[in-house]
Amino acid sequence: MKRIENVTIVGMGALGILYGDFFVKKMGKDHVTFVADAERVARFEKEGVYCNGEKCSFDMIEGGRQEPTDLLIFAVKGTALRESARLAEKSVAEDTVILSLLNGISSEEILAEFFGEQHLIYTVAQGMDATKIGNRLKFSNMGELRIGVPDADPQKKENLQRVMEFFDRMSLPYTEEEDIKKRMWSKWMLNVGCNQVIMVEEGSYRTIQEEGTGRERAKAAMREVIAVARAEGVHLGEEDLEGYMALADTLDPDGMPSMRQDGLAKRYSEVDLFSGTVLEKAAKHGIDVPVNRELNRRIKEIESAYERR
Ligand SMILES: NC(=O)C1=CN([C@@H]2O[C@H](COP(=O)(O)OP(=O)(O)OC[C@H]3O[C@@H](n4cnc5c(N)ncnc54)[C@H](OP(=O)(O)O)[C@@H]3O)[C@@H](O)[C@H]2O)C=CC1
Ligand SMILES: CC(C)(CO)C(=O)C(=O)O
Repeated sequence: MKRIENVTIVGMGALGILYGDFFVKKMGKDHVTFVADAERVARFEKEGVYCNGEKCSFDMIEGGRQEPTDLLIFAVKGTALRESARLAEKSVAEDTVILSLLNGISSEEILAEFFGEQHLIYTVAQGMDATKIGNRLKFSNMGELRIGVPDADPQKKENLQRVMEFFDRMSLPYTEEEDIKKRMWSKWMLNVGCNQVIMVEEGSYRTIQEEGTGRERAKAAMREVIAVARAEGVHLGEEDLEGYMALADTLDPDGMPSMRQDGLAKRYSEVDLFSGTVLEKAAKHGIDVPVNRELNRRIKEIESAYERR
C-alpha cells in the first residue's frame, strides 16, 4: 500500500487555506502544492494569504506545470469545479486519491467523469467556521472530514485505508462513514437551510441559531430536502435535521457560511447546487417545495443585481 507523502490542493479559499496550513505545519511546505491558473498564481505571489493572522508559507504553481500527486484535494466552489478539474489533470497518476471538499451531492460524480471513479474517496467537510475575507482566513473550529466509499470496490477500499493511515499520521480530525451517501445528503440538507437563509437574510450563524423566523425558515427548507431524499431512496428524517441544527449551533454566532461570504463579496454562489438541485429533483417526483422556490428566487434576484454594478 503506497503511503501518501504529497498533497496537492486546488482552491486557496477558506477550506484550501485551512487544510493547506494544517498540512504545511505537519509535513513541511515541500510536500504541499497549490495549483491554479496564471492570474491566481500572480495574485498569490503579490499578496499572499493569511490564516488566523499568520502569513502562510505555501507554494502555488500554474496548472499544467505540476507533477502527479498522492492526494489531490478539490476546495473550489461548485461554480469553478469543471474549470479547475482541467487545471488539475497533470496532478493525477494511477495511484492518486482524490477528495472533494465541496458541498452538495454532485461534485464526486463530476470529478469521476474527468478522472475515473476509482480515484475518488467521498468526503463531507463539516463543523468548521471558516470565514475568508479578502486574503485572510479566520476560524476557531477546524471541523472534520467524513469519508467513505459508496461501494465495496477493492481498489477504493484500499485507497480509503491509505487516506485513513495518512490522516492518522497527520492527526487530522476525520470519521469513516458506513453510509457516506446518507451523510452527504444530510450535510447538503444543512447547507440548503442554513446557507440559503443566512444569505437572503444577510445575517450570520446567529440568524439560524436564535429561536425565530430565520431558524424556522431554515428548518422548513431542510424538511423539503427530507421529502425529496425519501423519494430518491435516501432515508433522512427529523433526527438528521435536529443533529445538523445542533452542529450549526456550535459555530461562532458571528461567523458566516460560504454562501454568505460569496454574497458579501458579490460573487455568484452555489445556489444551483442547493435549492437549484432541490427544485430539479422535486419536479421529477412531483413534490412541492415552496420554501426552496422562494429562497432560489430571492438569491437569483440578489445575484442579478451584481451585473448592474
Ligand atoms: N467555508 C466553509 O466553512 C465550508 C465550505 N464548504 C464547501 O467547500 C467548497 C469550497 O468553499 P470555500 O473554501 O468556502 O470557498 P472559497 O470561495 O473561499 O474558495 C474557493 C477558492 O477557489 C479559487 N478558485 C476559483 N476558481 C479556481 C480555479 N479555476 N483554479 C484554482 N482556484 C480557483 C477561488 O479563487 P478566488 O480567490 O479568485 O475567488 C477561491 O480562492 C464549497 O463547495 C463550499 O460549499 C464545505 C464546508 C465548510
Ligand atoms: C454550514 C457550514 C459552515 C458547515 O460547516 C458549511 O458547510 C458552509 O459554510 O458551506
